[in-house]
Amino acid sequence: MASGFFISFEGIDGAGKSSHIAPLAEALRAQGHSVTVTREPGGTPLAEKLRAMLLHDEMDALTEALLVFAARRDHLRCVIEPALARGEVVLCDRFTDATFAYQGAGRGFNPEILTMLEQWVQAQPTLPEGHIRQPDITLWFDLPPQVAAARLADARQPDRFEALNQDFFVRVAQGYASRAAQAPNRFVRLDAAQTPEAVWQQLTTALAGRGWLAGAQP
Ligand SMILES: Nc1ncnc2c1ncn2[C@@H]1O[C@H](COP(=O)(O)OP(=O)(O)OP(=O)(O)O)[C@@H](O)[C@H]1O
Ligand SMILES: Cc1cn([C@H]2C[C@H](O)[C@@H](COP(=O)(O)O)O2)c(=O)[nH]c1=O
Repeated sequence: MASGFFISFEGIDGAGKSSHIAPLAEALRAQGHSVTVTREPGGTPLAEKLRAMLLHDEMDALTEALLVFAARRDHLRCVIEPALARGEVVLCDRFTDATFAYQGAGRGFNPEILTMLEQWVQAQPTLPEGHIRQPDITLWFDLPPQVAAARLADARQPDRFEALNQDFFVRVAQGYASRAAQAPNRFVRLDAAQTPEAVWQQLTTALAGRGWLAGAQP
């Protein structure tokens, strides 16, 4: 069976993830790859409904965690695993690191329960025993929360998360840092405070260093 490549994009709200996904998809396609671009929570009709609830309806942290993992299960089953089986590159705007950062570090929800849900939801029979589906690379857009807040200030009507205060995003940023420390080979830290061109340069250099995207232009 063909084996594709799974890249996730992570960071606090406003860090610049979405701005780089379409250009990366274009650069990969120009180099002959088939690319699936998707997002979490979301990516399937069911998961998009769960996303709308998560972003707009009041709920506690356990309910948030159950919703994002339910959405993830459907997304993995219907979109991510089939695309990887076809040999495609999957670019996913957020994945499980966001759950550890937002529900775990941000909301203070028990990380052991998140780890248990991660093991259940990301189990995949085609993987070697003891392995679960994880991104091959996680591009972590690391940005101080006050810079992100300034970028988002006039951007749009905030959702439930974007409306939270800076202390919440300080904890979320720390949550990403500790996930990155636990998986240093998977995480690539990008200094997202630089200009968009400089962030793109960091991103393409990191991917080129792993055998992807030789000579991509911004
Ligand atoms: N390097 C950068 N420097 C300055 N502004 C930037 C940079 N990258 C993105 N922006 C701007 O910051 C805002 C947020 O960017 P973007 O939507 O890409 O972030 P995001 O991480 O996807 O946010 P969210 O998770 O909330 O969707 C946009 O207005 C974008 O144009
Ligand atoms: C995957 C995931 C996401 N969230 C939060 C993080 C963001 O505030 C929103 C998603 O919107 P965006 O367009 O990607 O910014 O959902 C979360 O709390 N937990 C998760 O697992």
